[in-house]
Amino acid sequence: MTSDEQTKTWVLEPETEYRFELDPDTTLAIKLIKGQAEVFGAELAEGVVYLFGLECKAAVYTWQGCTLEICRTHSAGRRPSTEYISDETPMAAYMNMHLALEQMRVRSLSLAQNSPIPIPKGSSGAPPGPPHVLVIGPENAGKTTACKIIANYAVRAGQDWAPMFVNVDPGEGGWTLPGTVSACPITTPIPTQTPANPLGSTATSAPTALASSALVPLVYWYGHAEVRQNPLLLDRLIRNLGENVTSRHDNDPLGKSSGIIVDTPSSFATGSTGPASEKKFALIQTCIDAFHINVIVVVGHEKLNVEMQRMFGSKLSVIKLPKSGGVVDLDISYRERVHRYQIHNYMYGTHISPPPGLVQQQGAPGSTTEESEFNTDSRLSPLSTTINFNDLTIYRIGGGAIAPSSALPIGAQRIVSELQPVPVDPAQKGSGLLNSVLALLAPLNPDDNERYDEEVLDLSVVAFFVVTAVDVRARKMTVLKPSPGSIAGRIALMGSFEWQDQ
Ligand SMILES: Nc1ncnc2c1ncn2[C@@H]1O[C@H](COP(=O)(O)OP(=O)(O)OP(=O)(O)O)[C@@H](O)[C@H]1O
Repeated sequence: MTSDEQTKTWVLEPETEYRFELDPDTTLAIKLIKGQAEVFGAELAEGVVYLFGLECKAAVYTWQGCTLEICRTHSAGRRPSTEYISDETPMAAYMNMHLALEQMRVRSLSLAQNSPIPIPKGSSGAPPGPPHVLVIGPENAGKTTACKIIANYAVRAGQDWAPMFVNVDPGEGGWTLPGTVSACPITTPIPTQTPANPLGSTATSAPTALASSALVPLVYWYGHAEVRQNPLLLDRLIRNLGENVTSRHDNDPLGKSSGIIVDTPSSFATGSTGPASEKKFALIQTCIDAFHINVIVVVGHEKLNVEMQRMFGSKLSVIKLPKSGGVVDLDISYRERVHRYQIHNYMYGTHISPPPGLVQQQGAPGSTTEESEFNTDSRLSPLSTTINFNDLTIYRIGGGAIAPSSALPIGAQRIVSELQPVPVDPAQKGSGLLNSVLALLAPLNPDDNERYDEEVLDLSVVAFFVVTAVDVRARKMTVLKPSPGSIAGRIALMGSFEWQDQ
């Protein structure tokens, strides 16, 4: 493939940002030559090359001004990706919010350590306790970006904070795959390099060499990208996450004071996606209860802000954040491509080829070794194994594609409950297993007395795999998985995601 390459130096004034939107097959390499710069709150180190790819859309912001060297390669024939500098950003508002949350953390930790500090002037309106922040807003408002920025600023504060980042947007992918809801304490800034890794890489998919520095998120498998596909199940999984996060914080005063940041899908705020009652904002209420939310942040939606003030303003803080003009409207086909990147990335790791010009430059006399400068290489080799049908117990939740209760005719009863685990027989025609993405669950409770019917709903995920072949005659199937552990005797959950290795 022929490629075109351009290197350019950009000088950014203080409080401006360089925005870029990459097309497919385009790689961007950014090196900070001078000054200070950050990508969604994660600081860039001077002289290090950062690579961006897989249609990444992001911005390099500078508080004090900086000089960037930017090299872009794209396949010949493609139009160049978008790039421009903007001096209109909402970063000052984000910083103010970070400072308010920081005060809550400091106050909460000092109370936990029995050394109350005088409450600074002007902070008397802040709710008590550590910040438990719920970020809501319409589609493409920049919610995930806002969560990343406030999490990264907390980590950078130098207080050893480890805010719990919770992703309840099953369309997003979090640390593993789309279709999940997950939580993970953040101890180092979350990088932004490709949408395949929106929140950084994890130990679940990382090779052993990387596992120590990689994140270990707690993951539940919802199995669908859309909230409306099974809001009751999502409600239950959010409550499970909440219980886990709370009990994890019980013995960790520093983690507890660091607080919680919950990123939500747009449908929580705009659609009526609630369980059974179908009440508007039902899943927002679920999050408030599950994570003991004391701050709601509404990104870029005046009316929603007013509604939240009216509904919750007497019990908790509702803060409005402006939407950044840089946020890109992501359409359905982009979102579907990103889902494929994420599953591919989970299996094969991330590799973005550095632009050839940069490699030569990095190898120049006086520079450090070229590969160590490129921070995006974590290639994995997944294994393809054949297992017997009997080796695995497979369920789907709610059985088949289900319509929400509200879509049923008045008075009609759902035959299979939305929360009922339905066994999937791989030998049955139309099982849908071929190319299906499955979640391997943690083992059932070894104590028979502790077992219950819907236990599989409450088990977290230990790994994912994809069924690549089904041989009904031989009663065998072939699966592709990123780690060598055996899956025999285990329970797996199916969802509606399919993936083919291309
Ligand atoms: N200042 C910016 N400059 C360039 N791109 C940006 C900027 N802020 C956000 N983006 C990009 O815009 C896209 C949408 O942002 P983001 O994912 O934060 O929105 P969201 O509200 O969480 O989306 P969703 O509709 O999926 O809930 C992302 O690709 C993000 O990286």
